[in-house]
Amino acid sequence: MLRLCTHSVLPIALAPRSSRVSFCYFQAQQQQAGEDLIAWVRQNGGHVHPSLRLLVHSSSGLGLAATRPLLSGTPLITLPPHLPLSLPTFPASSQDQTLLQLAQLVPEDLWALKLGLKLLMERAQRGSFWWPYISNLPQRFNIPVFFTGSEIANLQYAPVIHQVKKRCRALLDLAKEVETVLSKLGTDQQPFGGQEVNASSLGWAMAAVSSRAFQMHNSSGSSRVMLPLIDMCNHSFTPNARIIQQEEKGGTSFVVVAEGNLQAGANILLSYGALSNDVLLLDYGFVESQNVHDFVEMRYDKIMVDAARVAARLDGDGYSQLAEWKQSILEQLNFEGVGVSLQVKFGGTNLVDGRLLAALRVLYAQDSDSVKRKGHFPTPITEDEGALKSKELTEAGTLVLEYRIAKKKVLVDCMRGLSRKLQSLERDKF
Ligand SMILES: C[S@@+](CC[C@H](N)C(=O)[O-])C[C@H]1O[C@@H](n2cnc3c(N)ncnc32)[C@H](O)[C@@H]1O
Repeated sequence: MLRLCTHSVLPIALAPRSSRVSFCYFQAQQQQAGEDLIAWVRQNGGHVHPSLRLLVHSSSGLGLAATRPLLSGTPLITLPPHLPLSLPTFPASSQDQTLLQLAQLVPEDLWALKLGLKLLMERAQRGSFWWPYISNLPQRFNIPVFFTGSEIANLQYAPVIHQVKKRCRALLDLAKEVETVLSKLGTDQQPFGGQEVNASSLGWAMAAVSSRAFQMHNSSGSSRVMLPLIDMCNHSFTPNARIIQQEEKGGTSFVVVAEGNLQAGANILLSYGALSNDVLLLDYGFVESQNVHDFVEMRYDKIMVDAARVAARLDGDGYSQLAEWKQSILEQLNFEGVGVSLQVKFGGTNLVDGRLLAALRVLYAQDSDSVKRKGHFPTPITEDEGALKSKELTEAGTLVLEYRIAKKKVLVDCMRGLSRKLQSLERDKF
């Protein structure tokens, strides 16, 4: 698989935040850079509560924390309308014009790159107003487009592997198109100061935006903006703060407000949304081990049916010797015959696809233990959990294992739920 080497991004920047290799050095360096960012927000008319500090966490990078107890409703950060970074609506210069022309080339799969191009443009400008913000962004992102071919294959989940490969291809294609456009422009029209923009720098910009941008809705529609400092808040499905948008004369301002009383030392956590682990992995580069919004999509087939039957501990007359009435019901459910639709979903709020549940009630059959061992995934959870303890793992390798363990846990939980449902339906028959 193609590898988008992040190091070639460097020439486009002055001194972006270091990678997280040497944690202590990084911590000290970041403390200072974080203070500079807070000072920049205050100098430019924003508010940062005096009890907020930027801290470095080993697992989630930089984050904001309260140094003293804070009451619910306390405004923690306020950004006036000129601090957020967004794509210009109207071109103010010939560089802006090129930027908007390039943004039109960005395909849907790479949505984050529209704003990413603006970020790259500011990153290439030495005197950029946003430099204190941009210099605090990570130099590299642990998202799958930067994984090696084997790391991508090790995700073991076909829909996400497909999406990663699609994004990689789209990035490479876009890089060529951008290069062609830039090669035809005069110096005064160059948005990136004449620097080379390749798949790697585009990948960096895409990751920076997909993992940090906020979706803003106002009277002129919806668009994405980058919110300096606010985007240092990490994610939780049980957040203790939220972002409020306020419309004012000069545009939209953003306020982060404490939701509930905060204790001293509390991390300030926002919810990034009800996101599956696929989105968290692809756009943010992390996964939640207990994610109620996660699901697994599978192709309905004999292995899967066996899996569900084993989980439900049901006996029956076997998939291979299907009675005529069963065949007919499976056709009505579109699992057999003309117009089949074989995709079924496990997880999410319904836990088990209703169509599948109906099919299994009809089918419950023969002996096999294939699911517990493997199902659609080539390795069992226990093996993945063992591999996760290895000291040799890279950052990407760790994320790959966390991802597939979480996916398999969704399946196990669903199989248990399915078992309970099927058994209670069987009991209700009598
Ligand atoms: C909006 S930024 C938050 C600030 C970020 N931690 C930093 O160092 O700049 C989002 C990124 O933070 C990290 N992150 C946020 N919440 C996390 C969580 N609950 N677990 C692990 N990583 C998390 C991920 O790398 C994600 O892409």
